[in-house]
Amino acid sequence: MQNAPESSLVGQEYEVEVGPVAHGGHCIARTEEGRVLFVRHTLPGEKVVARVTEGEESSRFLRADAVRVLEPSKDRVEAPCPYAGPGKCGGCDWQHAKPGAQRRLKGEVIAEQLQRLAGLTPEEAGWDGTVMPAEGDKLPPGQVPQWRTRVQYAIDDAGHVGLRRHRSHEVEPIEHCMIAAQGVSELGIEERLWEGMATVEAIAASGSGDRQVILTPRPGARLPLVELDKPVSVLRVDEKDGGVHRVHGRAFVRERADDRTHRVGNGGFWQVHPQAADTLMRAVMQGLLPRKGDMALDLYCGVGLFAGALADRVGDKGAVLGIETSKRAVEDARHNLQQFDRVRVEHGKVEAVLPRTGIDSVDLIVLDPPRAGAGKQTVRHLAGLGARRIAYVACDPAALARDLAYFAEAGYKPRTLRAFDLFPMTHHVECVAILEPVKKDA
Ligand SMILES: C[S@@+](CC[C@H](N)C(=O)[O-])C[C@H]1O[C@@H](n2cnc3c(N)ncnc32)[C@H](O)[C@@H]1O
Repeated sequence: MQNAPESSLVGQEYEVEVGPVAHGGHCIARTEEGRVLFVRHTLPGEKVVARVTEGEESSRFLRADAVRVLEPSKDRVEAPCPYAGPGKCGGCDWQHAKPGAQRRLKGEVIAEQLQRLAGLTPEEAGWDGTVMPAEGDKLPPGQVPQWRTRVQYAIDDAGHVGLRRHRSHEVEPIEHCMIAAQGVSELGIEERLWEGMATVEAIAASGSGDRQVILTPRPGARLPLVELDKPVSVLRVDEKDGGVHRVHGRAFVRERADDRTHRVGNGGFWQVHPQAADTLMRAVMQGLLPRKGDMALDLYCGVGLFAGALADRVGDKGAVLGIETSKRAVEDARHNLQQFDRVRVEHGKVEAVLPRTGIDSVDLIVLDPPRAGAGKQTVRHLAGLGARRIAYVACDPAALARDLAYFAEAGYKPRTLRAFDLFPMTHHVECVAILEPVKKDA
């Protein structure tokens, strides 16, 4: 534990009335003196005792955990997971909220970000204000969706499996992660000791039986013999350069989506919820309505999920260009889409590669950037290509709202926006915005 500065307020308790939800899995409250608290483990409208976890006298705001609930919200339930709560696992933010309330909270965050950063009401964004659960996730009370097909376990000094505490490198030892997919749980990783390892990541591919374990050893540690309850391939992350190396079995897993098999190598990006890839692919295609002969871009294309769906729809006379910065993902995308002559996948950053292609006009664009979003320069470039429609897939509503404001400056507005709860129990939420050019006479 670090020595707290003298002015630290860590440990200080305040009795507060809890205000609205804020982006990041907490709610806003004010102390009697007007200090702003970001409080976790609470819900809007509750009265709680909040104990400060971060911040000092001069801080603009303090972070805190609700350690006693004096007046509970009607949306509150007992957290089904024993490792959820103040000071424990940092993975799930909303275990203590009913599933419907979790989605409402996420909707309130999206609405707030749209208003604050893009100046858009839900109506102006073409959004009905709902956050849809993924297929199969509406379960009887008390049951928790087992959706995490990829879990990175943190390993403590003694080799016990755990998960990281909130905003900390400390490990909360666990016996079982409730939201892990069955394919992950049945590997038996949680029942073993992993001495010398820093992390053990488990992947249970959707639609194939492929299972993979990615080990990150601590400096100087030897790799253990991986004997699990099901066959797995094993990769290792190099402690020095972060490179991923094959130890045993295939270097990739096969994920099914859009009636296609996608090879995903070296633990590269693939949506974690088993329904996510298909849900997003459908939302994007329903929004873009590709036509035969269209020229389309799939930016930040990963292993080619949207490029494949577009290639099917634009037909022989159309063309699709994917751009992706991970070398391995580019190799996988080229492999996954090899049957389509009309698809090209370029390696590099969108902001560097796209201007170099010389493309000055396209019909459709999909962009699915990482959490940071696309940014002003890329948005401006995209708006200059004159696309009929643009699909923006976003895992961070703040980055999305900021980029929607840039799109508005550049002449594009949202036609529809849909939100999906592809990360139940956590504060994360996925959005798909479909944009079109603002009509000149509007
Ligand atoms: C959210 S993932 C989307 C992947 C893919 N669309 C899918 O659904 O599987 C974002 C992808 O963007 C890639 N990436 C990150 N920054 C990039 C950049 N500046 N240019 C191109 N690709 C980037 C990452 O490697 C990752 O594959």
